[in-house]
Amino acid sequence: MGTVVDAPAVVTEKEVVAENMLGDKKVTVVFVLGGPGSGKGTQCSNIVEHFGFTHLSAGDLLRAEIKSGSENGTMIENMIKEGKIVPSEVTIKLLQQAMIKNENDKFLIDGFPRNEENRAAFENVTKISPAFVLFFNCSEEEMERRLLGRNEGRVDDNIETIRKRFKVFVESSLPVIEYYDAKDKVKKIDAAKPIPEVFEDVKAIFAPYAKVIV
Ligand SMILES: Nc1ncnc2c1ncn2[C@@H]1O[C@H](COP(=O)(O)OP(=O)(O)OP(=O)(O)O)[C@@H](O)[C@H]1O
Ligand SMILES: Nc1ccn([C@@H]2O[C@H](COP(=O)(O)O)[C@@H](O)[C@H]2O)c(=O)n1
Repeated sequence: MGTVVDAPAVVTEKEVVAENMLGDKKVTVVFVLGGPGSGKGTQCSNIVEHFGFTHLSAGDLLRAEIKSGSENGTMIENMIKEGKIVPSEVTIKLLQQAMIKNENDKFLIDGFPRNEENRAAFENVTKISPAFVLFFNCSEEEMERRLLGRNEGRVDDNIETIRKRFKVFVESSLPVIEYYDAKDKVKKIDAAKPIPEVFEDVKAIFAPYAKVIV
């Protein structure tokens, strides 16, 4: 891939200004991307605690949809077991509903957009573009080790599905990161380091948001 800027690449004051509308609310959206097991969810929890964002994980929303007994549940479950990307209309509807329901105006959207279809459809439907994209970079070897040790009972944390998820990440998700990189919107983090060290780099990027929390 191209020349993604390494952390700590701080967010400028201009980037902090929310320019997207969601109904009558101005919102700031940060996409959080990275391979499966790169530590997106772990660091999103830290960002929520320190910088007042709301964390919306596309994967969690899809898993909740399965549990709710929705008509799409079986289709979503089969896609997740195969490591495939669920059609954008389903995921975008869940993300939109979650953002509208929430009073916050700052959202971390974790694990989305996962492919070009996700990206283009989200932009077309919501007219929202991200302030920036936080990209957790980690080797497959390390991500595999983490996923096999996660122990949360996920149907996709088995070696067969993990390998499929890695393939989808390289073939479909990395091009999305390259798309935003070409727009200078990617903040790349070395996610192979221990959790507290990764968060030090994340903090440097989010520092300007500390000033705008009221
Ligand atoms: N920097 C780190 N070093 C070691 N282990 C980590 C690190 N970050 C996260 N982990 C652990 O790795 C596992 C995967 O982390 P996490 O769920 O945050 O990844 P993710 O990118 O959100 O994964 P997925 O895309 O599959 O949901 C968890 O068990 C977590 O505790
Ligand atoms: N935009 C997305 C995000 C996720 N999925 C499906 O969910 C699985 C798990 O996602 P995590 O982010 O929790 O790892 C993923 O492998 C996909 O099957 C999706 O379809 N679209």
